Amino acid sequence: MTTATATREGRIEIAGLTKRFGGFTAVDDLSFDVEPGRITGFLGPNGAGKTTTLRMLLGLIRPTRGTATIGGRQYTTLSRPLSTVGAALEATNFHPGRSGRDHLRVLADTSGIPTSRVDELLELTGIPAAARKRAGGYSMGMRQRLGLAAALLGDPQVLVLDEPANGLDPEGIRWLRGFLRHLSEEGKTILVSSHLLREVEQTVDDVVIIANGRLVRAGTMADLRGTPGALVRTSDVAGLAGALRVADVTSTVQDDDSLVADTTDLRLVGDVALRAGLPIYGLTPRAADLEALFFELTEGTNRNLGEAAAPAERDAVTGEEGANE
Ligand SMILES: Nc1ncnc2c1ncn2[C@@H]1O[C@H](COP(=O)(O)OP(=O)(O)OP(=O)(O)O)[C@@H](O)[C@H]1O
Repeated sequence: MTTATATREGRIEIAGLTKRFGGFTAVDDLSFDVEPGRITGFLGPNGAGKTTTLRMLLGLIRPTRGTATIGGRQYTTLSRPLSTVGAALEATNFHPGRSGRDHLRVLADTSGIPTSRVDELLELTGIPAAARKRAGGYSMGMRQRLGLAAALLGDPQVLVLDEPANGLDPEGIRWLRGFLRHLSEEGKTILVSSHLLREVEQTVDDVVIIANGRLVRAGTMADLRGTPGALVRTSDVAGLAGALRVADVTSTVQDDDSLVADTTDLRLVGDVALRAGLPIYGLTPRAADLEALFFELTEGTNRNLGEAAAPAERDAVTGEEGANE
C-alpha cells in the first residue's frame, strides 16, 4: 500500500462532483472531504442535492462530471463494498412480508456474513424482539434502526446515512447520537445527511452545508458556532462598551440597550459594570443562533418548492442515464 493510499483510508473525497438531469443541475461542482473518526453532517434544505450526491458516492447513479471516492476508490471498484461502506439511503425499502431479522439474514447470506452478526446487530440497534415481526408493520423509527443494522452488517469503515433521525422520537434521537458517537470513537467515518441543522447540531463534529447543489460552508461545528459571548442589557451601551474596553474585553453593540461582550466570563462583565456604576438589566451567555445562520446560508433555496426538472425527467430515476446530460 502506498503512503498516499494509507492516508486516504476511510476518507470520503468529493471532487468537482456535478450531476445534471437534462437541463437541470442537481449537484454543481461540489468538493469536500469527510474524515475518519469524525461525524460529519451533510446539510442543506430540501432539494439541495444531498441524496443525489450520496447516490453518486454509492455508485447508484453516474456523475456528469467529477469524482466521489471512498479511501481513494470509486464505490463500483471496491472489492468488498459491504465491508468498506455501509449505507442507509431510505428507510422504506424492506419487503413488507418479511421479518426484519429475515431481511438481514438474506443480506448476510448473499454477502457471506455469518448469521450471528445479524443477531448481534439487532441487539446493538435495540430491535431484537420486534425484528421477528413483519417489516410491513414497522414504525418509521423501527425501519430506521433496521436500516442502520443492515448498513453495519459488513462492519464497514465508512457509514453513510441519509436523514437517519427522520421518524425517531426524542429518545430515539438520543440513542442514535450515542450510537454514532461510539462508532466514530472506534475510528469510523460517518456521514449523516439532514435538512435540519438543529436536528444534528449536537451529534456532528463537522458540517458540510450545500444549497442549490453548491457548497456554501464546510468546517467544524465549533467554527460554525463561532465564539460564544455574553449578552448584556444596560441603559448605557456606549458607557459599558468603553468600560469593557478598558478591561480588555471587546464588544459589539446590538441595539439601544444591549451589547454582546466577547467573553464567556459573566462575572467579569458584571464586575466591570458595577465598577463603572452602570445598571445591568440582563446578563446571559450567548451562543450562535445556528438556526438563523443556517437559514441565512441557504435562504430561499428550497428547490422542491420552486421549479425543478420537468416530471418527465424525474421519471428517469429508474432509467436515469436517459436524463443525464
Ligand atoms: N432523477 C432525477 N431527475 C430529475 N430531477 C431530479 C432527479 N433526482 C433528483 N432531482 C432533483 O434534484 C434536486 C436535488 O434532489 P435531492 O433529492 O438530491 O435533494 P435533497 O437535498 O436530498 O433533498 P431532500 O432533503 O428533499 O431529500 C431536486 O430538485 C430534485 O427534484
